[in-house]
Amino acid sequence: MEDPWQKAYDFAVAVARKAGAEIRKAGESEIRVMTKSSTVDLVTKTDERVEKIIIGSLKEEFGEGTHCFIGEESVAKGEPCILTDKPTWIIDPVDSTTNFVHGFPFVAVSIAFAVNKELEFGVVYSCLEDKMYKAQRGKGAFCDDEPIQVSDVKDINQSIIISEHGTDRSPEKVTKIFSTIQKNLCIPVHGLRGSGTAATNMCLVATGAVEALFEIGIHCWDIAAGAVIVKEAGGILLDVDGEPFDLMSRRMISANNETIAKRIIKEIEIFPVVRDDAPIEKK
Ligand SMILES: O=P([O-])([O-])O[C@@H]1[C@@H](O)[C@H](O)[C@@H](O)[C@H](O)[C@@H]1O
Ligand SMILES: [Mg+2]
Repeated sequence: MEDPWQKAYDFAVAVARKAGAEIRKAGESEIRVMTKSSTVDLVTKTDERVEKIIIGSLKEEFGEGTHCFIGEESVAKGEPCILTDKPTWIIDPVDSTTNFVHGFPFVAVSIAFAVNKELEFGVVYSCLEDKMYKAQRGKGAFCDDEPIQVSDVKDINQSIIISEHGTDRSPEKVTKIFSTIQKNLCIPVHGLRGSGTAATNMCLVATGAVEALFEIGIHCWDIAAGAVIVKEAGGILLDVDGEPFDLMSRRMISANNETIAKRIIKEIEIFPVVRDDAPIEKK
């Protein structure tokens, strides 16, 4: 049977490529940096422009009324961040903006699509490396059209794991983040890494370059596309307390298997974050 979302998927891949070209071009000129939730939560005109290009193209192709959109910069400007049963696009135009601003060579366009709250496909275009990661539910995961697979390591002592530091620099949270990192490092694991972008980090789990990634404080647009790619590459997603993964909770561990995930979870010091779909007055 033909996939009802095939056309949307192919279109998403093309739009991600076009958006990535815009980001590469914008990186050649001077970048004016603005801030959002904190002085280290950066945004640029490129984030806003690229999001407009992506959402504009999708609206033109699929109609405004039937499809919904959750985009990082639209939400920052007050648009709702609620996942309903309607076909919904979840977009991070520039992940990570910090890397983009500093010329650190990992910047991704992340586009996911959900229907009935289930993720149907995800596209992550790592535009400075020119790598296209993509996956449709039930059809495997690919990088530049080559199938990708998570690693088969089951022994945590043989693993590399990723954790990022987020953009909340309150001392209590930073203390918990570093305590978690220290405890995981001392398991011991072979190493800790991080590309600075959650979307790309998830693709590194999917290719087997690392065994796991965890972060508290990420947003749905950072991880929605990567979630499909990790799952389709044979990996798993969980909440950081071992409960089922919840896209809107801002807490996520993705790993090659449950043994690795559960071992890391034992060391995670959880701190509270406000859900992506919380009412605006709570944010
Ligand atoms: O804001 P942005 O640069 O698109 O996305 C970033 C993520 O990819 C990164 O993993 C996380 O640590 C940051 O807090 C931020 O959410
Ligand atoms: Mg992001």
